[in-house]
Amino acid sequence: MVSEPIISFRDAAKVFPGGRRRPEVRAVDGVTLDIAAGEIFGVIGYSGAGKSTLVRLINALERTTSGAVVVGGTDLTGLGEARLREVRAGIGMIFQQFNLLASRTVAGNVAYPLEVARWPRGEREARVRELLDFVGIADKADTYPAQLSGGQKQRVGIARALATNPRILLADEATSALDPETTREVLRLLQRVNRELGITVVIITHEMDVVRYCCDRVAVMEHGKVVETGAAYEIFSRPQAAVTRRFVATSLRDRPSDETLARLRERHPGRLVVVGIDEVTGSTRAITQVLRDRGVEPAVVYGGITEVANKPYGSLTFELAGSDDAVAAAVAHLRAVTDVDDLGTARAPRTVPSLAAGRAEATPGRDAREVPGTSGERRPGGGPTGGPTGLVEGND
Ligand SMILES: Nc1ncnc2c1ncn2[C@@H]1O[C@H](COP(=O)(O)OP(=O)(O)OP(=O)(O)O)[C@@H](O)[C@H]1O
Repeated sequence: MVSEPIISFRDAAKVFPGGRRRPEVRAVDGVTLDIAAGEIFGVIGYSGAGKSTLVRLINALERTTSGAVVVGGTDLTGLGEARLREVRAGIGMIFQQFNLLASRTVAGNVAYPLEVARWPRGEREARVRELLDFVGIADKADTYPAQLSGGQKQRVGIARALATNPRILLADEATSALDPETTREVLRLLQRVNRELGITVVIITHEMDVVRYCCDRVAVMEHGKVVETGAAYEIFSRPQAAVTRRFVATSLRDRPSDETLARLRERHPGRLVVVGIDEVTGSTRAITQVLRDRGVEPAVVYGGITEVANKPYGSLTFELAGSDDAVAAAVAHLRAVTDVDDLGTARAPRTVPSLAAGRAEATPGRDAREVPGTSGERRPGGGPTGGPTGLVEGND
């Protein structure tokens, strides 16, 4: 942890009581977690995992049924409304559906929390101008929300959430209603909020791309529990829980799905191996050199390398040509430096049970490329190209 936690969950639980027809729900179930001041922290999980409830415990929109939540050194347990209002004043929130006031202009929406906090008119107007400038929609001050795009609406939401200078910004699925390009713009803005204003940002999402793009650390939730926590890069490169593996697979799409593998085997009946690429293994050049030095000729047939937390990460599927002994020796050598999954050949396929959960969810997408052609064929300029960050490297 780089700095003091600004938010601490200590065995925190939130149980919604059952009724005559419905069972009780343990929406948050014994969560212990620290969020450091100044970080962008992601909370990821499938629908119903308890993410929203967890985050609503931070600004006491929900109260714990047991355990504690401590925000900025203040234990929220048993705090009265007046003190809670003070804590809430230091926390801004943005939402998937933006929650703007339709009857107010953009400037009016941003001014609203300042009116509630009784800022004098002059200061209010100056603050609204400053905020609209910061989020890049100063020219829309007199426009009504209905005339704005989704991305612009979320910018207004962010400006409004920042109005009273909070130390924490909670973003509840803030980009889920936006297209990928607009999502990136909004995430870039949240990064500026974090870096330029020093605000701790907590992002709830069900999209691993959001974590990949901008979170420093992440907690993975399932059935009300945090099943895994770590730096974004660690979570991607060494996912432990099955649910985390599924999320990683859907984001990177670098490994062939079962269907893709079946097609690959038709075109590439030889030995297929999936080789992990990360900061340690470095470049594909080093990997291909290891193989060639042992008399094995590799051809990239599938894969993708992208950036996670500004570091290279992904995998490449190679078809290896060479004698059985040479291939076995080369694969053993690679295994010493990176993850290698040996998929066998078309005639003698092997399954990799430890990765089945991840692969089952993986679908070919923009991060992965099937490389056309037969074994040994190369694309002009090297291996597969593209990937969202353009980081895919040549294989020679
Ligand atoms: N006020 C409530 N009363 C009863 N049950 C609730 C209440 N709020 C949430 N729940 C239940 O708690 C569980 C967790 O819900 P929560 O909204 O926190 O999950 P989530 O991970 O944010 O999912 P989503 O992304 O779908 O909102 C769900 O089973 C939900 O039905």
